Amino acid sequence: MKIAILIRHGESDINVKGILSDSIDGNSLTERGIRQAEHARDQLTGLEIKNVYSSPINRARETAEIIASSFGKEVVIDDRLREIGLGKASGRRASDFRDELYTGHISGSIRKELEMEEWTSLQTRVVEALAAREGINVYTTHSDPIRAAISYFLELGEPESYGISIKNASMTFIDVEIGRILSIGSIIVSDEIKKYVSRRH
Ligand SMILES: O=C(O)[C@H](O)COP(=O)(O)O
Repeated sequence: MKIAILIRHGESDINVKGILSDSIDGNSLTERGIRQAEHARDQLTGLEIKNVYSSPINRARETAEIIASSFGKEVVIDDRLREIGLGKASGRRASDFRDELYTGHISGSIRKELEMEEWTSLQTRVVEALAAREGINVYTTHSDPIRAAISYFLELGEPESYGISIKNASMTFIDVEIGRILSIGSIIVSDEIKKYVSRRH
Protein backbone atom coordinates (compact mmCIF):
# COMPACT_ATOMS: atom_id res chain seq x y z
CA MET A 1 0.00 0.00 0.00
CA LYS A 2 1.30 3.47 -0.93
CA ILE A 3 -0.73 6.38 0.40
CA ALA A 4 0.93 9.71 -0.41
CA ILE A 5 -0.11 12.80 1.51
CA LEU A 6 1.13 15.80 -0.47
CA ILE A 7 1.19 18.94 1.61
CA ARG A 8 2.00 22.36 0.23
CA HIS A 9 4.13 24.34 2.66
CA GLY A 10 2.50 26.91 4.91
CA GLU A 11 2.34 30.55 3.89
CA SER A 12 5.82 31.95 3.37
CA ASP A 13 7.18 35.49 3.31
CA ILE A 14 7.65 35.34 -0.45
CA ASN A 15 4.06 34.18 -0.96
CA VAL A 16 2.94 37.33 0.85
CA LYS A 17 5.17 39.44 -1.41
CA GLY A 18 3.99 37.55 -4.52
CA ILE A 19 7.55 36.53 -5.36
CA LEU A 20 8.41 33.25 -7.08
CA SER A 21 11.50 31.37 -5.98
CA ASP A 22 13.05 27.95 -6.56
CA SER A 23 16.02 28.86 -4.32
CA ILE A 24 16.73 26.68 -1.30
CA ASP A 25 17.08 29.58 1.12
CA GLY A 26 15.86 33.12 1.34
CA ASN A 27 12.34 32.14 2.25
CA SER A 28 10.61 31.10 5.47
CA LEU A 29 7.18 30.53 6.95
CA THR A 30 5.23 33.49 8.27
CA GLU A 31 3.52 33.24 11.65
CA ARG A 32 0.33 32.36 9.75
CA GLY A 33 2.23 29.74 7.76
CA ILE A 34 3.45 28.15 10.99
CA ARG A 35 -0.12 27.99 12.30
CA GLN A 36 -1.26 26.49 8.99
CA ALA A 37 1.42 23.79 9.25
CA GLU A 38 0.38 23.08 12.83
CA HIS A 39 -3.23 22.73 11.70
CA ALA A 40 -2.22 20.19 9.04
CA ARG A 41 -0.13 18.34 11.65
CA ASP A 42 -3.12 18.12 13.96
CA GLN A 43 -5.36 16.88 11.16
CA LEU A 44 -2.95 13.98 10.55
CA THR A 45 -3.11 12.81 14.16
CA GLY A 46 -4.09 9.15 14.37
CA LEU A 47 -2.73 8.21 10.97
CA GLU A 48 0.22 5.79 10.97
CA ILE A 49 2.63 8.10 9.18
CA LYS A 50 5.68 6.09 8.14
CA ASN A 51 7.95 8.94 7.05
CA VAL A 52 7.94 12.64 6.27
CA TYR A 53 9.71 13.63 3.05
CA SER A 54 10.34 17.20 1.96
CA SER A 55 11.48 19.43 -0.80
CA PRO A 56 14.92 20.88 0.09
CA ILE A 57 13.50 24.40 -0.12
CA ASN A 58 13.30 26.10 3.27
CA ARG A 59 9.57 26.89 3.37
CA ALA A 60 8.77 23.21 2.72
CA ARG A 61 11.44 21.97 5.15
CA GLU A 62 10.07 24.16 7.95
CA THR A 63 6.58 22.81 7.29
CA ALA A 64 7.89 19.23 7.30
CA GLU A 65 9.72 19.77 10.61
CA ILE A 66 6.49 20.91 12.27
CA ILE A 67 4.65 17.84 11.02
CA ALA A 68 7.46 15.32 11.58
CA SER A 69 8.05 16.43 15.17
CA SER A 70 4.61 15.25 16.28
CA PHE A 71 5.23 11.77 14.82
CA GLY A 72 8.74 11.46 16.26
CA LYS A 73 10.19 11.34 12.74
CA GLU A 74 13.23 12.96 11.14
CA VAL A 75 12.51 14.84 7.90
CA VAL A 76 13.98 13.13 4.84
CA ILE A 77 14.91 15.54 2.06
CA ASP A 78 13.99 14.35 -1.43
CA ASP A 79 15.17 16.65 -4.20
CA ARG A 80 12.44 15.29 -6.51
CA LEU A 81 9.94 17.26 -4.38
CA ARG A 82 11.58 20.64 -5.03
CA GLU A 83 9.70 23.52 -6.63
CA ILE A 84 9.32 23.52 -10.41
CA GLY A 85 12.40 24.92 -12.16
CA LEU A 86 11.27 28.52 -12.58
CA GLY A 87 13.98 29.59 -15.02
CA LYS A 88 13.88 33.35 -15.63
CA ALA A 89 10.80 33.71 -13.41
CA SER A 90 12.68 32.86 -10.23
CA GLY A 91 13.04 35.86 -7.95
CA ARG A 92 10.48 37.81 -9.94
CA ARG A 93 6.89 38.76 -9.12
CA ALA A 94 4.41 36.13 -10.29
CA SER A 95 2.17 38.91 -11.56
CA ASP A 96 4.90 39.95 -14.05
CA PHE A 97 4.25 36.81 -16.05
CA ARG A 98 0.64 35.90 -15.57
CA ASP A 99 -2.01 36.39 -18.21
CA GLU A 100 -3.37 39.92 -17.67
CA LEU A 101 -6.92 38.56 -17.84
CA TYR A 102 -6.48 35.99 -15.07
CA THR A 103 -4.53 35.79 -11.81
CA GLY A 104 -3.75 32.09 -11.73
CA HIS A 105 -0.71 30.04 -12.69
CA ILE A 106 1.91 30.87 -15.25
CA SER A 107 0.45 28.75 -18.01
CA GLY A 108 0.90 27.91 -21.67
CA SER A 109 3.64 29.00 -24.09
CA ILE A 110 5.19 31.61 -21.79
CA ARG A 111 6.60 28.75 -19.72
CA LYS A 112 8.98 27.91 -22.58
CA GLU A 113 9.98 31.56 -23.05
CA LEU A 114 10.85 31.70 -19.34
CA GLU A 115 12.82 28.45 -19.68
CA MET A 116 10.73 26.89 -16.92
CA GLU A 117 11.06 23.15 -16.26
CA GLU A 118 8.94 21.04 -18.60
CA TRP A 119 5.65 19.91 -17.05
CA THR A 120 6.33 16.27 -17.91
CA SER A 121 9.75 16.48 -16.23
CA LEU A 122 8.10 17.80 -13.06
CA GLN A 123 5.39 15.12 -13.19
CA THR A 124 7.92 12.32 -13.67
CA ARG A 125 10.16 13.28 -10.77
CA VAL A 126 7.32 13.91 -8.31
CA VAL A 127 5.45 10.71 -9.16
CA GLU A 128 8.70 8.73 -8.94
CA ALA A 129 9.18 10.06 -5.40
CA LEU A 130 5.62 9.07 -4.39
CA ALA A 131 5.89 5.61 -5.98
CA ALA A 132 9.16 4.83 -4.27
CA ARG A 133 7.78 4.30 -0.78
CA GLU A 134 5.46 1.79 0.88
CA GLY A 135 3.03 2.83 3.59
CA ILE A 136 1.47 6.18 4.48
CA ASN A 137 3.96 8.95 3.84
CA VAL A 138 3.87 12.74 3.98
CA TYR A 139 5.49 14.73 1.19
CA THR A 140 5.86 18.45 1.84
CA THR A 141 6.32 20.32 -1.40
CA HIS A 142 4.99 23.19 -3.49
CA SER A 143 1.96 24.26 -5.50
CA ASP A 144 3.09 23.19 -8.98
CA PRO A 145 4.58 19.83 -7.96
CA ILE A 146 1.25 18.91 -6.33
CA ARG A 147 -0.76 20.15 -9.31
CA ALA A 148 1.61 18.16 -11.55
CA ALA A 149 1.07 14.95 -9.56
CA ILE A 150 -2.71 15.41 -9.66
CA SER A 151 -2.64 16.11 -13.39
CA TYR A 152 -0.51 12.99 -13.94
CA PHE A 153 -3.09 10.71 -12.33
CA LEU A 154 -5.95 12.54 -14.07
CA GLU A 155 -4.01 12.35 -17.36
CA LEU A 156 -4.22 16.08 -17.86
CA GLY A 157 -1.61 18.46 -19.28
CA GLU A 158 -0.53 21.70 -17.60
CA PRO A 159 -3.09 24.00 -19.30
CA GLU A 160 -5.83 21.45 -18.69
CA SER A 161 -5.12 21.44 -14.93
CA TYR A 162 -5.06 25.23 -14.69
CA GLY A 163 -8.11 25.28 -12.44
CA ILE A 164 -6.44 23.26 -9.69
CA SER A 165 -5.41 25.68 -6.96
CA ILE A 166 -3.45 24.20 -4.06
CA LYS A 167 -3.64 26.36 -0.95
CA ASN A 168 -0.86 26.69 1.63
CA ALA A 169 -0.63 23.69 4.01
CA SER A 170 -3.52 21.93 2.24
CA MET A 171 -3.45 18.15 1.92
CA THR A 172 -3.81 16.07 -1.23
CA PHE A 173 -4.18 12.32 -0.61
CA ILE A 174 -3.33 9.88 -3.39
CA ASP A 175 -3.51 6.08 -3.39
CA VAL A 176 -0.46 5.77 -5.61
CA GLU A 177 -0.72 2.04 -6.35
CA ILE A 178 -4.12 2.34 -8.01
CA GLY A 179 -3.76 5.99 -9.05
CA ARG A 180 -6.80 7.09 -7.08
CA ILE A 181 -6.97 10.69 -5.88
CA LEU A 182 -8.74 10.82 -2.50
CA SER A 183 -8.63 14.57 -1.91
CA ILE A 184 -7.34 17.69 -3.65
CA GLY A 185 -6.08 20.54 -1.50
CA SER A 186 -8.17 19.68 1.56
CA ILE A 187 -7.61 21.46 4.87
CA ILE A 188 -9.15 18.63 6.87
CA VAL A 189 -8.59 14.87 6.92
CA SER A 190 -12.18 13.62 6.63
CA ASP A 191 -13.56 10.47 8.26
CA GLU A 192 -13.98 9.07 4.74
CA ILE A 193 -10.26 9.40 4.10
CA LYS A 194 -9.39 7.92 7.49
CA LYS A 195 -11.68 4.92 6.80
CA TYR A 196 -10.22 4.45 3.31
CA VAL A 197 -6.64 4.58 4.59
CA SER A 198 -7.33 2.15 7.43
CA ARG A 199 -9.01 -0.29 4.97
CA ARG A 200 -6.01 -0.16 2.65
CA HIS A 201 -3.49 -0.44 5.47
O1 LIG B 1 2.49 29.90 -8.46
C1 LIG B 1 3.09 30.35 -7.46
O2 LIG B 1 2.77 31.36 -6.81
C2 LIG B 1 4.28 29.58 -6.97
O3 LIG B 1 4.65 28.58 -7.89
C3 LIG B 1 3.94 28.95 -5.64
O4 LIG B 1 5.06 28.26 -5.18
P1 LIG B 1 5.04 27.73 -3.66
O5 LIG B 1 4.02 26.62 -3.62
O6 LIG B 1 6.44 27.27 -3.39
O7 LIG B 1 4.61 28.90 -2.81
